[in-house]
Amino acid sequence: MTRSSLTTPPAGAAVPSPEAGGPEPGTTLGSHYSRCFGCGTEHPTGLHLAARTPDGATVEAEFTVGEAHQGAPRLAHGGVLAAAMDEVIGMSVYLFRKPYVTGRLETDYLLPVPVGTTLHLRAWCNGIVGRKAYLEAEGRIGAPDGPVAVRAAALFIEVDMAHFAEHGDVAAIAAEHHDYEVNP
Ligand SMILES: CCCCC/C=C\C/C=C\C/C=C\C/C=C\CCCC(=O)SCCNC(=O)CCNC(=O)[C@H](O)C(C)(C)COP(=O)(O)OP(=O)(O)OC[C@H]1O[C@@H](n2cnc3c(N)ncnc32)[C@H](O)[C@@H]1OP(=O)(O)O
Repeated sequence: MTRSSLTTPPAGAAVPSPEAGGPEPGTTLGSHYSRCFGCGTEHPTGLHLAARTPDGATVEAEFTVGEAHQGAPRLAHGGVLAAAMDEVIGMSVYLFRKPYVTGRLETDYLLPVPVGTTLHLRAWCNGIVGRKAYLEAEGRIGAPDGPVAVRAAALFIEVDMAHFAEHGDVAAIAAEHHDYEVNP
């Protein structure tokens, strides 16, 4: 992965172990918002990622490139592939049970990805320092051990729920996140 210093964990950054009380290995991770472009089941042309954690620390998901995801004819749009990376990375940091947002996302495109391809996505954390989480993901063509088409490195920043309430739609959050107190 070609990456900048901004997405490289500083020396000594701790790689967190799976949270006590976090998802058990093998757990399917639900969508965080039904209309999310990445994981929302009600989004008509979204990526519809349905992720799981095989070990409580990393996340896996599949994304089948559709008609709605083209850039060049019959090839996936690079921004859509970046969105898939963003989503699976976001799910992997959510294993730590705190809200995070993308601060920076760096992407390497190694192979073209034709419409109809299933990309096998995997994301993991390389370290957390304060509010900063350093994460990585890859997308492989056709199989979990297929050729790598996309790699990404990201810096996610921890926020509080007020971030979403202040800048987004409080009612939509409350409707789908009964476990969060939006205005404590
Ligand atoms: C709809 C319902 C949602 C409910 C969600 C609820 C819970 C979450 C649940 C589930 C989530 C599960 C899955 C999610 C899956 C996918 C999610 C996709 C994620 C996204 O798609 S999310 C959208 C795009 N994302 C944004 O919309 C962010 C816009 N942005 C901001 O909101 C601010 O910008 C913020 C908050 C990032 C920082 O602002 P701030 O004021 O809090 O903090 P500050 O600026 O001090 O930064 C603190 C330290 O981070 C460093 N830092 C910051 N940004 C940096 C950068 N770009 N490069 C390098 N370093 C950076 C600083 O340099 C400083 O470093 P230092 O501490 O060393 O000085």
